[in-house]
Amino acid sequence: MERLKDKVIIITGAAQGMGKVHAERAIAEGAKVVITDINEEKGQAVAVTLGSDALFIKHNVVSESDWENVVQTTLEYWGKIDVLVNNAGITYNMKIEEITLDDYMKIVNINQVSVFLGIKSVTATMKAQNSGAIINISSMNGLAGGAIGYTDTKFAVRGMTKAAARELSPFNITVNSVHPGVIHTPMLEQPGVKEAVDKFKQMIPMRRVAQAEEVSNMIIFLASDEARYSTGSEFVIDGGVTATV
Ligand SMILES: NC(=O)C1=CN([C@@H]2O[C@H](COP(=O)(O)OP(=O)(O)OC[C@H]3O[C@@H](n4cnc5c(N)ncnc54)[C@H](O)[C@@H]3O)[C@@H](O)[C@H]2O)C=CC1
Ligand SMILES: CC(=O)C(C)=O
Repeated sequence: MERLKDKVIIITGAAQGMGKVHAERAIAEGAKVVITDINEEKGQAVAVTLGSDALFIKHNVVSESDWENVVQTTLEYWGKIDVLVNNAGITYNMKIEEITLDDYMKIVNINQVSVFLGIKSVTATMKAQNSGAIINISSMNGLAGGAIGYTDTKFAVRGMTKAAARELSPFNITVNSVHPGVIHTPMLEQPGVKEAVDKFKQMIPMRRVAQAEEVSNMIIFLASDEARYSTGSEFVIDGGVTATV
């Protein structure tokens, strides 16, 4: 199937984890993919594996000038931007009394301000095209409380999605949020996070962690024309977690 034939897709944080798998799936569906990440070595290696339909651009998602470079380079290379997946993110599992303001501002910048910058950076291009899809990766923690800091940013992504969807709908640009539950990626292998996830697993109604491919299925749908009338909506892939609270 070529559900994304000739679409140009930017995916942030695609050097590993879910972003990498979304890039693989998008190419299999006929897309041209711009992989961005702060980790140049891993990002380049992924692009090499994916071949000529992939382009890697080094990108710190909190930098406005890096965003300008991503948009400019994508337009020079492939002439348009059909889809932006705001996927890059970090997590912590710290208590309120231990998280510092620096920690807090770091997660706000990487998980939340980056999504604002991403939306802002592609808007002029998508408006001129009179088409586009922006997919913002939130979390089940954008629907129900988890760790301080992380939860805050993922609720913000959900709110920002709705505001942008309202403003951009007249230009045929959709903006949606995706809310994964516990997904097997390197993010969850960090000390502190791993232990919390191990404890949490038994509370998942489906009694298992998901694979990244299960989230990619949703990304492919939202990136495709099949989803053209969905905007400002929340797409949940969490094995039933938020259905139980
Ligand atoms: N793994 C999980 O269970 C869940 C993850 N999510 C969200 O899904 C998204 C992807 O997560 P995973 O694939 O699990 O994470 P991951 O840690 O495996 O990959 C994240 C990627 O983002 C990149 N990144 C980090 N800071 C960056 C920056 N400043 N600029 C550019 N790139 C940067 C990293 O280098 C890495 O390649 C994140 O937004 C995360 O919050 C949401 C729900 C569940
Ligand atoms: C990292 C994350 O969003 C989880 C496990 O919900």
